[in-house]
Amino acid sequence: MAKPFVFRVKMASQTFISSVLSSIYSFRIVFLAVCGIYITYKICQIVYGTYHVRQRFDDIPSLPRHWIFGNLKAMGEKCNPRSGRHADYGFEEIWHELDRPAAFMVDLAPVDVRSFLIVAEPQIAESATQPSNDFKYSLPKSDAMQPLKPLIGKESIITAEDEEWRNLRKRFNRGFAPAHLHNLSPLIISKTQIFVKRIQDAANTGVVVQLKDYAQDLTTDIITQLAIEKDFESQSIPEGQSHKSATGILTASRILSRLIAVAGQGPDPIGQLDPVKRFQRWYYERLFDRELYNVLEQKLKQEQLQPKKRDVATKAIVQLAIADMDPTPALLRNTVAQIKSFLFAGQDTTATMIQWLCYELSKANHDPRSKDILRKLEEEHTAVFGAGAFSALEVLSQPGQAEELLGSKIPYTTAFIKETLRLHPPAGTARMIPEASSTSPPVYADIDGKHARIDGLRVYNCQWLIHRNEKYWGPDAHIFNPDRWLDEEYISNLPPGSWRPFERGPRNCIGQELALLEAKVVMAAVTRGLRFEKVGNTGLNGEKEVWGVANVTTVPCDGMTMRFHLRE
Ligand code: HEM
Repeated sequence: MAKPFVFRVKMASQTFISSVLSSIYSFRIVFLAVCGIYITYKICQIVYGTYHVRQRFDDIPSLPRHWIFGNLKAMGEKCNPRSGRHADYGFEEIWHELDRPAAFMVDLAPVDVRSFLIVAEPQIAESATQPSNDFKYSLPKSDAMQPLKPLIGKESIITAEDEEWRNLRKRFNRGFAPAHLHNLSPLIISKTQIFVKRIQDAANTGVVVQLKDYAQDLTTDIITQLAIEKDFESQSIPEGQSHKSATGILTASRILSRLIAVAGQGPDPIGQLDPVKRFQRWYYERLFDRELYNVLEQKLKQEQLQPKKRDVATKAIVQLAIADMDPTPALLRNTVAQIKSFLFAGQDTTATMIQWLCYELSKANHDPRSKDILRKLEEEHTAVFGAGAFSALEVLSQPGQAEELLGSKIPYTTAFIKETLRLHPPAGTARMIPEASSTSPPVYADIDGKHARIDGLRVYNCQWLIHRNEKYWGPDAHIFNPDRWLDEEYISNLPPGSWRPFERGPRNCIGQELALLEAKVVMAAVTRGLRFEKVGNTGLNGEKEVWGVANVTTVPCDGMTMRFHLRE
């Protein structure tokens, strides 16, 4: 009896195994077929897209395009992210080779069938960023911003479109208005005092530092205090401790920015697939979000317990934006995305500006023209803030003084800041022109006398080229000259949008008043008491001058290595 039973079991298991194997086999066939269809579809899409790009855009200047590889070779040579310089330098070379057109195209097909229009003239840049009949709030942002999402949140004001963006902007505008920022200026001044103290200490020891570290700590402290009234003490906490420990929020923010594929550096498919990097991105994004969520929740609870404690004038930006709203989890999540966006958009950019301000001051050590500029700054500061080399912050701390003195009493300093942002713009914008369809008409631009069709392209307003375009700024466009800003006739002859470090139109920088306020306070604090000495990449004795590299925004290549000196 036992034998036939064993035999039956054997037969049954053999039948079972063979049916499993045959299902796996048929699944494999189906899977391979689906993959084959998908790959064929993708190849057809790329071939069609490449053909389409090659047929179109003939009216737009570009380097000679290879029939298969378009401008990929030239881009690889001039704008390779691994070349250690920002793509803007490559665009400048191409622009000169093409005899400085108003705009030119870089054809990246077949790697990317959406090619770029690189804009060198303000008129075309304006048409991308000002509202029009077809685009109520200007052209949509480019898809090149997508990799930034873990850093800025999925619902960020930076990437939101249409009414969703409009509502966010309306809610946050109030907190960034100049009058509100001036009420919060004591915070900026007290944080700048710490920044100056750190530089003084470094001057006393003679140590060489990366100014980037000090500037980033300062801007982090300012933006977190102003946005959520939370002091992360970035300038005081030593590396490796508290918020700067391995699991600290400041570390999470720094690591996340490093991990994010850089919009301006092109696609990084290997990095995208790397499981370790993916896990790190996931981990630090959670950590960052959770910390900010907790802080926000705490702040709202305090507010509910003591609603009348402070008047609106001194409220943090975020508290002002969600006052009178029901603090639902969805609102909190959305608000965390905006805080992340302010940290991302306001920290590196402003820190980079501070580094270039100090760099331009440092040139007074060897360049007679810069020495003269420094003398004018000193005279202005002595007239406005009194005689002491470090008197400015004390004067600005007096009630009402910051608004009055920084508003209109330091025109030369304001010109110095504007000139710094003209020659060293830290950030820009890339937009996308939808392909013409039944709902979206074709878009044209006037490029050097030709009415060229440009829909389907990404548009990059290249501030580097627009700000140095001799056609508008004159033959000395490459020279640092703050005096140009005080020449009213010269300025009134510039076409609208010639200076656009904060971009323009409805989607311009919400934090520009804050950035300019920070710049003025820093200039007032450091100009007379400190001397900056560039170490390495000085541009002297055959050395290359410090240049910009892409690191989400454009940052100085060496973190602005400097030594500081106390001035007599
Ligand atoms: C020197 C400093 C700064 C520069 C050069 C700068 C530059 C820019 C530029 C060029 C844009 C347009 C980006 C685009 O269209 O994709 C922008 C947008 C933005 N910036 Fe700034 N920024 C600076 C400081 C700040 C600060 C301090 C904050 C706030 C804390 C901030 C917050 C934002 C936000 C939220 C947007 C998106 C605005 C919107 O789409 O409505 N920025 N910034």
